[in-house]
Amino acid sequence: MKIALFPGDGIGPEIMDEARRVLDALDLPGLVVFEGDVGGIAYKRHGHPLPEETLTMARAADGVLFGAVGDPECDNLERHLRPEQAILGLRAELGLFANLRPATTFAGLEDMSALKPEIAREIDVLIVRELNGDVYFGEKGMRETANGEREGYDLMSYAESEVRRIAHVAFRAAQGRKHRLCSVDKANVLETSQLWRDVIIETAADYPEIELSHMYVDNAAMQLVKKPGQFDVIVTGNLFGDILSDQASMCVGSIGLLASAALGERQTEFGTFGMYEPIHGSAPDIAGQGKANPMAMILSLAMLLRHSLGREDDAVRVENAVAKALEDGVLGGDLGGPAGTREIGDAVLARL
Ligand SMILES: NC(=O)c1ccc[n+]([C@@H]2O[C@H](COP(=O)([O-])OP(=O)(O)OC[C@H]3O[C@@H](n4cnc5c(N)ncnc54)[C@H](O)[C@@H]3O)[C@@H](O)[C@H]2O)c1
Ligand SMILES: CC(C)[C@H](C(=O)O)[C@@H](O)C(=O)O
Ligand SMILES: [Mg+2]
Repeated sequence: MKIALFPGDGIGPEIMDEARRVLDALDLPGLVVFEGDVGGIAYKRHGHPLPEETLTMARAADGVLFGAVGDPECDNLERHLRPEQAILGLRAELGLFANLRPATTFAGLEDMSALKPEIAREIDVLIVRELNGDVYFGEKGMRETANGEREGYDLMSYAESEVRRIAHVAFRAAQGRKHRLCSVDKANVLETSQLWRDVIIETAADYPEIELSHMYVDNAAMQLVKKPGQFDVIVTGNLFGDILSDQASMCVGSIGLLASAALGERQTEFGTFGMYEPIHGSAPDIAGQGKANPMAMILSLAMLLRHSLGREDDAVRVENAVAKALEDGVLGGDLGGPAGTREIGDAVLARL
C-alpha cells in the first residue's frame, strides 16, 4: 500500500503531523509513505505550486492525503502560479470528479453548533460535490470592454456526461443511506443548471427506489440552517458544493471537523484511488501557533483508509477515536476550547 502525503501551506504541516502519528499508530503492514511539496511551499522551492515530481508521486500512490494550500505571500502571483492551482491541478489531472463531504453531528457537540441543539442533533448529510467542471474550469480571463473598462469573466458550463457521472455517484450513495437525494441547482436562472436538472431526472430512472427532490441553491442554504435533518444526500455542482459544505460545517460545530474524499474512476489493488483533505484551508491567521484543530485532517485519513485502502475497520477505529475525544470534551479553539493541535492529536491517539 502506498500513500502520498502533501502537507502544503499554513496549518497544513501541523495538522498533517497529527494525521501521520495516527497513521503510524495503526502500523499497517507493508505501508509505504511518500511526502511531496504542493502549494506555496512548492512554488518557493521548485518554482511551481504543483511540481511534476509531486504529480508523479500522486499517480504512483493508492491514495493521497492533502493538508491545505494557500499563502498570502503568493496572492499577487499570476493565477497559474498560485498555491490553489495545486489542488485544482491534482483534481483535474487525476480525474477526481466526485467529492464526498459528509457532515454528521458529533455527540456532545450540540451546544457548539451555530444552530439550536435540537436542530443540530439531526444533521447527517452527505454533500456530493462535482469537482472537475463548472465555473472553476471554464474559460476565464480579463478583457477590456468597448468603453475601455476592465472585465473579468469565468465561463460556467457542464457537459451532460459530467452531470451524469456525478449523478450516478450520488444515487449510489443514497442507496447505501436513507434513499433520499436532493439535487441543488439554480435552474430558474442558469442554463447550466437546467441541463443539470434534466440529466439528474433522466438518471433517476435507473434508481426508482430513491426519492429525488430538487432545490434552488439559495433555498438550500436557508434549509440547511433551518432544518438540516431533511437532507440525506445532496448532489450539486462545484461552486455551490464548495459554499454549502463550509456552511454545513458550522451546523455541525466547526470547519475544523469536516473531512472530504475526492474520487475518480481509477481502481487500485485495495479500493478506489482518491485524494483526501479537510474542507478548510490553510488558515494563515492561526498558522504556526499550534492552534489548529487536526480532526478534519485525521478524519480525512479515515476516509482514505476506507475508500482507497479497503481498511474499513481501521477507518471506523479512527473515526470512533475522534468522536470519543469530542465526547470527552477535548475541544480546540475553533470549538471554544483550550486544546491545541498536539494535545488533540494526543487525545485521539490515546483513544485509538
Ligand atoms: N483545500 C484547501 O487547500 C483550501 C480550502 C479552502 C481555502 N484554501 C485557501 O486557504 C487560504 C485561507 O482561506 P480562508 O481563510 O478563506 O479559509 P480557511 O478555511 O483557511 O479559514 C477560515 C477560518 O477558519 C479557521 N480554520 C480553518 N481551519 C481550521 C482548523 N483546522 N482549526 C481551527 N480553525 C480553522 C481559520 O483560522 C479562519 O479563521 C486561502 O489561500 C484559500 O484559498 C485552501
Ligand atoms: C482552495 C479552493 C480551490 C478549494 C475549492 O474551492 O474547491 C477549497 O475551497 C475547497 O473547498 O476545497
Ligand atoms: Mg472550500
